[in-house]
Amino acid sequence: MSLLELKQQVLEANLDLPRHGLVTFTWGNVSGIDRAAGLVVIKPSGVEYERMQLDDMVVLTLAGERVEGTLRPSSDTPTHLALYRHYADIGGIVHTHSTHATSWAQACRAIPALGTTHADYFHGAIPCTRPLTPQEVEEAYEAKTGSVIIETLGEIEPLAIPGVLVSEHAPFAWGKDAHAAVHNAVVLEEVARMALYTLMINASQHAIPDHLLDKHYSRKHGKNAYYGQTSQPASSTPVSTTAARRVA
Ligand SMILES: O=C(CO)[C@@H](O)[C@H](O)COP(=O)(O)O
Repeated sequence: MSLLELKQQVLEANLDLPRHGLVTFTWGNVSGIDRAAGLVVIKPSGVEYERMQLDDMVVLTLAGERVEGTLRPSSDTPTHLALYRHYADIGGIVHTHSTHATSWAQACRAIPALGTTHADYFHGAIPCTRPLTPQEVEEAYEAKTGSVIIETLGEIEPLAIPGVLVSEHAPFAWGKDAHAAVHNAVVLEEVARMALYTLMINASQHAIPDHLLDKHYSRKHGKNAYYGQTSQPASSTPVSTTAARRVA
């Protein structure tokens, strides 16, 4: 993909945020990365989506040096860069303040896998980070937000749990590219809403058993994933729940 194509993809992904009802005003941002070129494209800070143009996209190195663009990059850029530097499989990142996922983040509660909708995309609970210390907030809030996400996820396969709740703040989601990251952000908000309603109906509802979690996750993401395939897979290889469970 050329840099121009990446800028177009990131612009479109940012414009999808209001289309999917994930943002109020400018409360969100999407970035993408060209790993071969070592370049990250991210939306400009504080620009209304309806005014956003291709030339507004800001191009940076993984170290955060500006390569292209005159506007200030998103205020959450250091968080995006920290995740790209640590996880080689992440190709796109989304941050929003979508209502239900943000409510779980403000309550500092992980979202349990209460059903198969969740299991189709997240191979376990969606974790919530610990609160940042006053010193972390003071010194380098956005960069430390990246560090605490990495601390929470550890060395799991990040695309197996493509999202996290930053406590006292809001969600981040990611994927193999910017569009996949937006898709996962939409699902994160949807399962956050479903989980809230589920626990309002039955406060003692528990997470689904591992065999159901593995079955549903593997149908979409296992070695022989079924969805979108032209022929019946020979067999679906269950994906171990061990790593995914560790972040709960
Ligand atoms: O988390 C926040 C503010 O708390 C940010 O997500 C802003 O709401 C969006 O900032 P920009 O990307 O426009 O700088």
